[in-house]
Amino acid sequence: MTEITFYQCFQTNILNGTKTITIRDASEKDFAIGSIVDVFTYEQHQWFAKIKILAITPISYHQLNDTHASQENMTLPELKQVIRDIYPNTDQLYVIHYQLVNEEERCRQ
Ligand SMILES: CC(=O)Nc1ccn([C@H]2C[C@H](O)[C@@H](CO)O2)c(=O)n1
Repeated sequence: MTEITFYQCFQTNILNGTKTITIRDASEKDFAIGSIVDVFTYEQHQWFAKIKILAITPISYHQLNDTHASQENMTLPELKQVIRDIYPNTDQLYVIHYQLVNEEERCRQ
């Protein structure tokens, strides 16, 4: 997997570094650790960043906590609502930890 999409409303937080995880279902759990992935908006498929995949850890919906919320730059109730809106029937989820790749780091690849 070499690309990932995010809803446009999260673009600013990804680019300013306040959102450092994303929580996805099994269909998006197979990124290689250490790989650099192109990031597009979900709505327009517009490229806006590269991220490096740092870790992917399984988690159930009920294990989501304040640390995850803070890493998403949300409150826990907001995060749980977002997850339920996107994945209404899924309990098994995956936390994808990533870091934004800057120009310099890209040139070293
Ligand atoms: C297609 C699809 O599912 N796209 C997604 C899924 C999740 N996100 C965001 C929403 C939250 O901030 C976290 C947790 O899932 O990731 C997204 O932007 N796009």
